[in-house]
Amino acid sequence: MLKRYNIILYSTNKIVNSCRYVSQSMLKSTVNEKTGIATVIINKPPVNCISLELLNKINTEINKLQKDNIRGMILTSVRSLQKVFCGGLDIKEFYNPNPDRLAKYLTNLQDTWLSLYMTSFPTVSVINGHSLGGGCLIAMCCDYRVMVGPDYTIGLNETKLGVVPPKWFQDTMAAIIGHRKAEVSVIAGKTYTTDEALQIGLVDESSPDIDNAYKKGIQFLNSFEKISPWAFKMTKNISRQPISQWLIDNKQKDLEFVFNYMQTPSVQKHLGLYLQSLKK
Ligand SMILES: CCCCCC/C=C\CC(=O)SCCNC(=O)CCNC(=O)[C@H](O)C(C)(C)COP(=O)(O)OP(=O)(O)OC[C@H]1O[C@@H](n2cnc3c(N)ncnc32)[C@H](O)[C@@H]1OP(=O)(O)O
Repeated sequence: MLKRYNIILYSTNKIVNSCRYVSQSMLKSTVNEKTGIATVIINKPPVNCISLELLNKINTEINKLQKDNIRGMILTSVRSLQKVFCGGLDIKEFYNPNPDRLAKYLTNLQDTWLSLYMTSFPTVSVINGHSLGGGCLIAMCCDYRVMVGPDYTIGLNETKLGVVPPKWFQDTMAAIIGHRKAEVSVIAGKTYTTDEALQIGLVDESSPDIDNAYKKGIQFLNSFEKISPWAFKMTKNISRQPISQWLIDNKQKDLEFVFNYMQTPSVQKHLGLYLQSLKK
């Protein structure tokens, strides 16, 4: 019988005393051989925003862990960033884009979402800082979220940039907090503090510090010790398949919609102003 492991997507640098260690720039991945738990740490200063290169690394690593039959995964962000889990998709990928690179970026984003959303092993995001736009999306892909607080924010804020969160972004949130709350949230580009996110169920637990948040993540993964990996995988698949199948069936249409609107003058103007406001 295959050994099964879990993943926590987490950002830190002193977590595991372990076995396999993959350190690529931008992404560190460690698998604790004793427990079979992987810790994946995003490490792209200053704010872990997701460029095409980082996107590729995340997708490659998840697919590798999938083949390794890990027991679970924690996804997090490097501690030295201190207050950011993930600043979202790299807006520079969308502003005055090279069309070939933009198409590649959008395709890779679809593929990475599918990989992370549909892992056959349990996943936890330890959200140790702000988590906005695409940062919120990757946290929401995990099976469980522990957010450090109280001063961080999380949410799908795309409309504030003048862009549209695709159906699968919105569906991912609706599956967690319900359709009505998700609709209100994405239309307004709303962001939530840790306490607010806990209250609406966008995160499952909060923690005043990272170590404690990580422990909670491990506890969640350990709760699957007596669950058959096959039963876990099949049940999760049934639960998430309707949302993922929509993207599989509509990949090209979804890509063309974003690819076209992203390059219109009015959207470009909005993005330019937003980037400018960040610099101030
Ligand atoms: C099929 C695909 C469909 C795509 C449709 C969806 C499109 C987009 C989804 C998104 O994810 S859009 C991005 C959403 N994220 C944000 O709005 C976060 C913006 N950033 C912040 O609010 C803050 O930076 C922060 C994360 C709270 C951190 O604040 P801090 O004070 O620590 O850092 P700053 O000084 O603000 O930033 C440092 C440096 O980083 C640049 N930067 C920040 N975020 C981004 C980003 N998302 N993309 C690119 N660059 C970013 C910021 O401009 C600063 O740059 P410099 O001034 O140092 O050059």
